[in-house]
Amino acid sequence: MVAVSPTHHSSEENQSFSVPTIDMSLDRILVSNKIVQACEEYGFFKLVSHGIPNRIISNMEEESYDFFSKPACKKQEAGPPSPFGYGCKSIGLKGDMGELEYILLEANPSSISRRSITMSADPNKFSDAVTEYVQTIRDLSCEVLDHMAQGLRLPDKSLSCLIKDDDNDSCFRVNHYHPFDDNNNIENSINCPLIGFGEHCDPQIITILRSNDVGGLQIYSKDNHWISVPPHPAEFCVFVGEALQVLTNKRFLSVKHRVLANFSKQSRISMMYFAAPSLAASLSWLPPANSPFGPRLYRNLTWGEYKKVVYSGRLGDQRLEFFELS
Ligand SMILES: O=C(O)CCC(=O)C(=O)O
Ligand SMILES: [Fe+2]
Repeated sequence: MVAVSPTHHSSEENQSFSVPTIDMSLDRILVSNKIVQACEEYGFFKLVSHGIPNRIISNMEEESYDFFSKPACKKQEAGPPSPFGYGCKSIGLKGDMGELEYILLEANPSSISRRSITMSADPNKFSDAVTEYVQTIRDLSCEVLDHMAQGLRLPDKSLSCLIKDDDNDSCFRVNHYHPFDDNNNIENSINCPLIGFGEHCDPQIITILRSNDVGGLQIYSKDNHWISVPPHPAEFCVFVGEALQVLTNKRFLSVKHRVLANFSKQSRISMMYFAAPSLAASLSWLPPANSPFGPRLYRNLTWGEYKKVVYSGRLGDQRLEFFELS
């Protein structure tokens, strides 16, 4: 069980705050500008009216439930995670623990198809549901990145082309948080909440998350508060990742987030698409057209170089500071 140390920051929650929400059906320029504003202020926003068919989401969710309801020994056939496959409690390679089980997959059709053999008694059905979901969310990620490029006055498609590369390193994760049995737990207190998934920033460019209607996700605000994100099965959450923080020279800030242990009566299922470029892609700052160049804040680095640092550390480590120029 992971408990959050109350010493680093206030764990007091700001209940009155509502998270930034972007209606994708509004005027294109308005949407782009609102997305940029949300990324500057929170590194996070919710997407509504996104046009993703419910069928694609519910097929993926159904396959996830089917997988997680199998007996433990059957699920273990898809593990241990290396880092891909089925994992239980051990979140990272360096001993990070959480109150959840998960599957982590490479987000390309041939790898999904190979992995499906250990995931389902009907591998084609599983593979089709995952592939359709992942491709749909990849397209949504590109649309979001195109809005960001437009709002930042960057060349058209200069961000989305990074994740469209054939060698892109994007991945897909499904987390399952069992209802947590409170009876034996003496650690639980208001100042030290129990954690399902420990605090961290996602290292990739952006993450697109969809969960069922069980809460637990929190984001950390600039004024040092944890903010609970209300769950909504028809909405998507978008997180700025650390690679995008570098690409925008810190204009967008990657958002710290965590998930509390699940004290509801129902399981929580969340599905994350982590949009990443190829390992060889440079994360150098893309300065906006017609704007005075400010000082560059990070040294040249590739996604592969950064990923190596991420994988060699722990979930909550501050990693970007090693690449800051003084
Ligand atoms: O399960 C969730 O809601 C979030 C998990 C998460 O932050 C992650 O997998 O990176
Ligand atoms: Fe995350």
